[in-house]
Amino acid sequence: MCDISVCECAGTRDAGAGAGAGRPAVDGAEYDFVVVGAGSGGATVAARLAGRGAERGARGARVLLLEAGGNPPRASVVPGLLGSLAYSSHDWNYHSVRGERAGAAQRGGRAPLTRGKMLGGCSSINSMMYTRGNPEDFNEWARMGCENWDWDTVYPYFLKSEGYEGPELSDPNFAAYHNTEGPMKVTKQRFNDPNVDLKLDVLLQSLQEIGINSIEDYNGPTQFGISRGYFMHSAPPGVRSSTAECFLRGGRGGGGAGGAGGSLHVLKHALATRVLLRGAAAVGVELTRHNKTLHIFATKEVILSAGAIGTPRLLLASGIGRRDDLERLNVKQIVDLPVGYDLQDHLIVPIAFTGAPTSFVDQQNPNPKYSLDYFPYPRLNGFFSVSDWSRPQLQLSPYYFNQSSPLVFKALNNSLNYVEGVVEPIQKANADSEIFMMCLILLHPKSRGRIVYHSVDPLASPDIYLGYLTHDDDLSIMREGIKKMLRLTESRYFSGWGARAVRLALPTCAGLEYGSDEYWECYALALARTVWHQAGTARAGGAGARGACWTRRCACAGSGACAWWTPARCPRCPAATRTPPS
Ligand SMILES: Cc1cc2nc3c(=O)[nH]c(=O)nc-3n(C[C@H](O)[C@H](O)[C@H](O)COP(=O)(O)OP(=O)(O)OC[C@H]3O[C@@H](n4cnc5c(N)ncnc54)[C@H](O)[C@@H]3O)c2cc1C
Repeated sequence: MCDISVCECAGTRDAGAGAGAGRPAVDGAEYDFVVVGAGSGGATVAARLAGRGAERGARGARVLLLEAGGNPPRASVVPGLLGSLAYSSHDWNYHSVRGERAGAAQRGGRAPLTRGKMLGGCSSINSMMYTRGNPEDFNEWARMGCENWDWDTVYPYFLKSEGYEGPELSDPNFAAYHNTEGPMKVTKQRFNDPNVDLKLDVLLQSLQEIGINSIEDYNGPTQFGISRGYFMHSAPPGVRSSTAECFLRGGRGGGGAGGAGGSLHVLKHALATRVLLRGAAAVGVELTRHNKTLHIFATKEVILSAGAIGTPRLLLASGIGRRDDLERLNVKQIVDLPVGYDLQDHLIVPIAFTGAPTSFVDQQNPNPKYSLDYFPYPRLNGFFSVSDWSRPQLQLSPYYFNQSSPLVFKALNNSLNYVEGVVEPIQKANADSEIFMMCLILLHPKSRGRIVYHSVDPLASPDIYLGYLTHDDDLSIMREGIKKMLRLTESRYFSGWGARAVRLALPTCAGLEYGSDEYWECYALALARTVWHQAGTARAGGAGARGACWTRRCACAGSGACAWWTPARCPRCPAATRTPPS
């Protein structure tokens, strides 16, 4: 295995070095496919097209993969260093606009929107949670006109990518839903500390008492229920399974034989500036690299996978968008499509429980031995509904913090960017009591946001309106979810502990009766913030589908530009994290 800081391993060379098919990415170079963005979607599709992991004898294509960033640093691959690259030069450092209806408890009145800028994209910086989503989400996409996106068609691809590691595989019921051979390593979180395991077991039992069942596998026969979380990293020694690691490094790409004749050139520090159109057909990409402008051509397809913020900008810069938006950018309209609209995201609302100073299970107050090999916070993950809908409406991610844990500040201040009125009361409660923090994530938001671009410069920040909880149904689901969590205080362990929700200092809710429905709605509005799953801004749908940007196969209506499934194309949020479907 080559050194972590070097990505010019066999099969994954920088095109500038003239590797692979011997066609350096000089001005005017031609490939079968040009892929923009080496993130979750782009790195995967580029490696697959080039024939990595293909059946023996399959023919690979000549592929150029363009990436604005460079190699992921070492901190990216160590699971326990999660969060250390946010706000660095490996982050695009976007923010939402100030003063939206939701998010008053964000420091500075706006949410930082971290996006990875390196090989692997966000998969090199994300939280590594692995959830596939609900089969009905994908069947709904197919009904919306996205041909071949029904569950029966996509499920084999989830398996193809997965390389599960863990003792659960000895259970044939578990093994039936997992693959061990794929390049993306997935494992369940484990701690060597029996006290932490005990706390998580106690929590599972308490949730069972309020109707959320313990299940073995939420990526298995049912999503409803809760278990220990799955993460996209290998078993110890833990290495993050970013798409850079899985699909690019060392030419892995699925462990298959590799298609004959294929080549993958990876051009780092290459900033795509627009799609080259002939008429309305996409024929290539303009990019800048080391202050030089290059034009690279694709004989088959141009694939845009520059993320939910980067992809719409490239389309707009190329004349694909609404007239008003293009006029603002001084770009001539070529194709009229709703680009940058329909922004959807998963938002999170945490509610922390504290209790009597002496822990209800263990009075020794152990300091868990957090390992760099795993996702660093002890946590569970699961799904439930507050109505009789057949799909889960909320994801529940409970975190356990032992007494006086330094991770409370790290999570609430550094990672979630909350104001003092949120961080301080929870820290204070944690000074002499452990904390269970129940994080609720809205899975199928009806609220929509929008991105407004003021410049075609890929490095300029657009105005990002998240639009969280602007639809009343979203707010009701959150309120009912919080109320369900409050019922934990009636469960055997929590009541014995004298548990209560930590009361926060929320100026926007000051006049409301604490504990009323209005209060919890206000609470949800104040605390709502992103879990970084922006999607839908260049979304797919059948030809003519309302608001759809892409036609059913993948061609951008009338333009011939093509997008792999990336969250930008997602027609409706699935109950999934984002990297596995990408
Ligand atoms: C902090 C964080 C935590 C998350 N947690 C999870 C999680 O636990 N599990 C999960 O599954 N998902 C998680 N996600 C979401 C998931 O990682 C992203 O939704 C997914 O990676 C998006 O895939 P993508 O291919 O569309 O875009 P990205 O992965 O963002 O890739 C886009 C790539 O395009 C490049 N690019 C952009 N513009 C240009 C340009 N003009 N020229 C050249 N290159 C360009 C970018 O640098 C980037 O490398 C998280 C995301 C973040 C940020």
